[in-house]
Amino acid sequence: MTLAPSLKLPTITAIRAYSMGGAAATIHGQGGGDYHDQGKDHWIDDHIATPMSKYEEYKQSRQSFGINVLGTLVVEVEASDGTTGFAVSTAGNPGCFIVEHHLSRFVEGKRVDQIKLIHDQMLNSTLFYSGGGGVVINTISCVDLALWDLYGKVLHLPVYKLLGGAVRDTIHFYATGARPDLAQKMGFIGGKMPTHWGPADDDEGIAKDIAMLADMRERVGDDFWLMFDCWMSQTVNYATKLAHAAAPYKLKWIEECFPPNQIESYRQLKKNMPAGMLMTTGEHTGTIEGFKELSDAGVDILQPDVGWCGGVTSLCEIAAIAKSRGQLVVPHGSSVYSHHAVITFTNTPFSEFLMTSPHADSLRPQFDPILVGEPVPEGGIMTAEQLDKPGFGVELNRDCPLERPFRH
Ligand SMILES: C[C@H](O)[C@H](O)[C@@H](O)[C@@H](O)C(=O)O
Ligand SMILES: [Mg+2]
Repeated sequence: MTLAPSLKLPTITAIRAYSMGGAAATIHGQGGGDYHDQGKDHWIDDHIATPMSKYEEYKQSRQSFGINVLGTLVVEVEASDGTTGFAVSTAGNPGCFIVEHHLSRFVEGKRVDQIKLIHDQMLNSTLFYSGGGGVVINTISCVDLALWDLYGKVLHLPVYKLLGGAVRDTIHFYATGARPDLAQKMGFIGGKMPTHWGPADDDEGIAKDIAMLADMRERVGDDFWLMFDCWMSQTVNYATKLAHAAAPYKLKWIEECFPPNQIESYRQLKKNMPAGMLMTTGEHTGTIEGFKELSDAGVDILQPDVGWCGGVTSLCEIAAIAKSRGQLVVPHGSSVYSHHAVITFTNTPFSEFLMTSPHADSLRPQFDPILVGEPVPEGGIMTAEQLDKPGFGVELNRDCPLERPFRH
């Protein structure tokens, strides 16, 4: 049976890569796809514990050691019928180079529906230098997201309908930020706080983060979820002690205690930690093989970032790994790019909203200002209806200081 003429799909005629912020830019602190690239006096850069915290000079600010060095990558793809799609992620100028001088050959000339073929060619052709994660996978993810956006805009359908449709009418959110008490008032189901101390501070550090947890528990009462985000900063011994000290304050989960490849540390912490407390991680893991290893280690909630794990195409595969073991997949905050996926997953009962307002006291869209029409949860909830626009339902803010450093 041949396709009806109306279903003769266009081909991709061009792919372009832009950057904003990052070390190579003249304008910084704009936010955008690299949401750590914020201005001064922002909770997201205030003495948060990291693997660099053992160095006094890098303890106060993550920007001081370069968390925002890459900047935003914007990938734009254009079809032969004139439709364009785009997406953003964290990869900046390095990502622009990879798109323009390497990945473009797998994209231009293909039909807009050949997303999985392009995805496989991008993953396999970069294996010799990707190391299975980091800026290369972030870049591949951004191309994959742009392709799904284009496909939806060509068919005039939201991405979640291309993925098989919603399994629930709403998405409930927890909030990540310095003020879970304010998040509670905004209607969120929980608040995830960054830890501020680590192994270099030993028991004194544990006492300080537990004091923060105890104060917040006092403010929010017993039923509101409270979680720690440890951003790869700990050792098994420190994480074990912190988890047990946090149990009396009903810490719901302890997140990303170790670097992504320390699978054995996650396996050991799972054995050591208090029964009932959840162990979560995944935002810095870039391959489905890596997520299978974390799943094997007993991680309760896998937390891929759809802009850093291979895009929607990989996120769906990761969700299946978790589902096969009765585990949850709750993507790291990535705005519309994860909303459209999670509303189609039966093992994603809630999702993350990352507060990018400087004092975590107002609802600023996560990738502000680069996405026009980026929705935020209302009362801690987002409806499928809010997603009912073609593609991911957002447009590129061309007033942002975008640069195109390379051309193929
Ligand atoms: C708040 C955390 O330190 C990170 O900045 C955040 O991006 C990530 O870990 C998260 O889970 O939201
Ligand atoms: Mg995290």
